[in-house]
Amino acid sequence: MTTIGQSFANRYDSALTQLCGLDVDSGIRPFRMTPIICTIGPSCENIKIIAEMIEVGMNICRLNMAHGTFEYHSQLIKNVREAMSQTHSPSPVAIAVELGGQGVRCGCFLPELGEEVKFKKGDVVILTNEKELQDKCDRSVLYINSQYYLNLAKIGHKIWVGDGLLSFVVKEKLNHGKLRAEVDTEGEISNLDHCIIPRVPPAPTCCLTDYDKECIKFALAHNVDMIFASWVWSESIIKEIRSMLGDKGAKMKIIANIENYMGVKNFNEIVEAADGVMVARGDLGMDLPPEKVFLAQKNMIGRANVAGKPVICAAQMLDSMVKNPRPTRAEAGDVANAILDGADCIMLSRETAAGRYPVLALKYACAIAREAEMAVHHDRVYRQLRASTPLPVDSTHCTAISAVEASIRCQASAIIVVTNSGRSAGVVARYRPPCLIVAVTKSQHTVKLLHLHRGIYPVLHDAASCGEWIDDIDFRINHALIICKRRGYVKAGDYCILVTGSMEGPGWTNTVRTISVPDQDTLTQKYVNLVNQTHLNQVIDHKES
Ligand SMILES: Nc1ncnc2c1ncn2[C@@H]1O[C@H](COP(=O)(O)OP(=O)(O)OP(=O)(O)O)[C@@H](O)[C@H]1O
Ligand SMILES: CC(=O)C(=O)O
Repeated sequence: MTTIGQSFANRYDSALTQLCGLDVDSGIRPFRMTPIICTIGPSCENIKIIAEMIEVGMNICRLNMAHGTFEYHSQLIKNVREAMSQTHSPSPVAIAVELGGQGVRCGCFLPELGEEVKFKKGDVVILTNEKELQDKCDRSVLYINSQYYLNLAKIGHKIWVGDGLLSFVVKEKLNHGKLRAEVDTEGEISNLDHCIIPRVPPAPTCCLTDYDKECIKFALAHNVDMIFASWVWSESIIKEIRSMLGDKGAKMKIIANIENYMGVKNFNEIVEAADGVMVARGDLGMDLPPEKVFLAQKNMIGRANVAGKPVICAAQMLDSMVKNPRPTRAEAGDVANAILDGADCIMLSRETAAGRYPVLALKYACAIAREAEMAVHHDRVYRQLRASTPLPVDSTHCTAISAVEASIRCQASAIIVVTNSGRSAGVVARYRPPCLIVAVTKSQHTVKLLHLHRGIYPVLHDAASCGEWIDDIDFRINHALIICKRRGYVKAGDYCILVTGSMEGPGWTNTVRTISVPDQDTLTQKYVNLVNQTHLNQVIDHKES
């Protein structure tokens, strides 16, 4: 008989014995715990493809403001919202705006050269900040958008370009701040590729650029859910963003993209200030040598887990799928290992934005995630995370720990959390229970924010309140149970853990109950007149992986 998941291996506490027990014949569960972020760009910009991606399982759409105009991104947001209204997912996808940040980029090539140009070892190129050459780069002249950076470059310095596939060596400092450089590692340069001199931050201080400020205004005007802040190497920029967001954007989450050595070094202060972090391996892999990137990845994921903040692993996850319909074994292993390391979310960049197979890349990311998360030894991870939490914990933590402990003891199929702000569900997720956390909320915004956390299935229940507060809680739990039962996430007779408050209002989450899932009729009967059955059926029928 096929075993679902790696429950056999996960009976063993020793890491080695667990590994020896992993089973390639294991079956998969009907749900996925790892949210997937997809960058939206030319390859997936139309409503039909976005809707397909929502059906397949995209949780967060990322708009990278370093590429495309405000008009283009405005249209993308419209398309995402239209696609969302065409699907009937109980978990509407979130939209994240990524600020361009202070990263140094090259210009664009003359149209006749195409968007990617090959350079050979020994090719000589003049690096310049002359604005008029911004869109007129060629094989001999490359525009670099920062004179500060060109001034800092010393003879003999290496400058890495793109994701670090090509490097120049600086040979001579010329008049007017230009550099004569020679290609050292041959490869391709694409329009707007990043340029990095290892260990040299792109600016004297880590702060918002004028363009970033315009992007924040854009994010506010379009009421998006989160900001991904590029090139964060100090907490000060997070504070700057928060102050710009003000009251209007107080609920927007700010994710700090760690893309350089200084960001890794200042990680503790950054993770404290931000709502989450991104291990942005693309640029990080130029500031650090490639053989050090896995150390930074594991270190930052571990520290984010201890801090209880969501962490995204990004860049080159399924890179070969930009051109091919199947990932390499190494890439599939890389996605799985990021999940085993403890990443909350996996992000696809070029694969979905500019690749040939955006939907297929997403399907592979979902499939790999589902296998990998079953191989996580949740019990051990939970014990380690619990031990790392300083005592005494507050009431929400105490309740979350009790719920996770209970879910492990009774092998529950789900922990159902009734939440308004999402905080209590986020705290349960930080202790990594082995089962799904079903977060039921009235707030569409909360649903979207909860997509940042591993293990949470956020369910929107925006039906009118039903009488007394306590009945209303029961109504919402029932709604979540109906959806989970119909989707096969729980079945009659399974244990579920319920996490609620004893009073209405934030900060009151303090109650853990264990229930055995009743059969469907007793569930629906009481509230049958309160829900729009057509809508409920559409929601239930919505399939996602
Ligand atoms: N809105 C867009 N319009 C055009 N191309 C895009 C867009 N978004 C992404 N791309 C393409 O997809 C590639 C990968 O996207 P990604 O978001 O990783 O950007 P990047 O510039 O490579 O790096 P970073 O993630 O550090 O900003 C980009 O280099 C670009 O070619
Ligand atoms: C995602 C990103 O910005 C990077 O990997 O560099």
